[in-house]
Amino acid sequence: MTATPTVRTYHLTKQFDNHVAVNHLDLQIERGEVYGLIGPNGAGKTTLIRMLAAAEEPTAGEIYINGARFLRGQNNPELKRQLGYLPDDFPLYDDLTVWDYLDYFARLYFLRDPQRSQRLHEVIELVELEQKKDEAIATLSRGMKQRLSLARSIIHNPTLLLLDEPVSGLDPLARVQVRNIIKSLQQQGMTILISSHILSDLAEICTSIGIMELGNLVESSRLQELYDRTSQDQQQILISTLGKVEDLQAALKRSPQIQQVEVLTGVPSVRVEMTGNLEDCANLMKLLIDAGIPIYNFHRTQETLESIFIKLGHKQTS
Ligand SMILES: Nc1ncnc2c1ncn2[C@@H]1O[C@H](COP(=O)(O)OP(=O)(O)OP(=O)(O)O)[C@@H](O)[C@H]1O
Repeated sequence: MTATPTVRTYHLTKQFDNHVAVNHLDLQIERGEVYGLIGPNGAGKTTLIRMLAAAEEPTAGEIYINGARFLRGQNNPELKRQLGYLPDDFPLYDDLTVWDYLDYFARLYFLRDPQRSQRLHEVIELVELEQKKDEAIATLSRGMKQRLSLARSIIHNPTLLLLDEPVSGLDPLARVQVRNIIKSLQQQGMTILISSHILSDLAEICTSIGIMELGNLVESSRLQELYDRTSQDQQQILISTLGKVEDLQAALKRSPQIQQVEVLTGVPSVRVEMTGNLEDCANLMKLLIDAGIPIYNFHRTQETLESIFIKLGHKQTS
């Protein structure tokens, strides 16, 4: 028996006046996944996330969270209890301390002491704000504020966490911190949907990727499957030699599958683009060794998520 997906939507649709923002969307997110949602501005990502978070009423279609259906026009308190939602513009109350802010939200979820204090300590530790817990929110950096917002959205230990552009506007170090928190939450068993325009971040943390265009979900795959699909007949290899790079280049010319050779500066290395599968990679390595090239590095590199999307014919996302 297969496990019930954490998220399942059928023909989910949102229309604003004459504009269809989300169009008959069938989405499935399995338990424990980190699902990255990407797409150009206006593709409908925020509208989709808001519907999943019960912040926006669908025009048509159905949403199931852990197998239970969202009932239209009703409060759905049990379902909402399972959701954590971080919108891209949630207000923080500058005068409150970190602790009081989180305590306020924990009370809204009816958490009682001693569990409430214990949970506050847990999330404050997770988002690395122990040193700031008695400081006013106004004194926090942007990255700290975002970590605090993240803590607020998981205070009730939801099974599904919805993150709308959680790293936008953060510097690289702050983004790493948010990524690490997301990884920890996944390890704890949380299912996470995250929208972002920063594909390199998504490539680091996501297990699956969905692409939206004009309200439609045009792609929804496991990340590894995307990598495999796009690299089936196209390989990129980094090769370094102890000898002369010219000899390496000459040997590479003997393979008709080589499409492009880029000589890298510094150490004698080249980046090779070739057609073929993994067997062809192995054959190329043999060809070079038989030609007497002293290779000390032969590394097949993974494509970036960005280049995969371009290959798949989707528009650049930012
Ligand atoms: N409340 C609203 N009223 C009318 N139109 C809306 C409303 N909310 C969103 N839209 C429209 O729906 C479409 C989808 O918007 P949405 O914010 O969901 O896209 P997005 O993919 O999240 O974009 P971005 O990457 O810029 O955040 C857009 O054309 C937008 O103008």
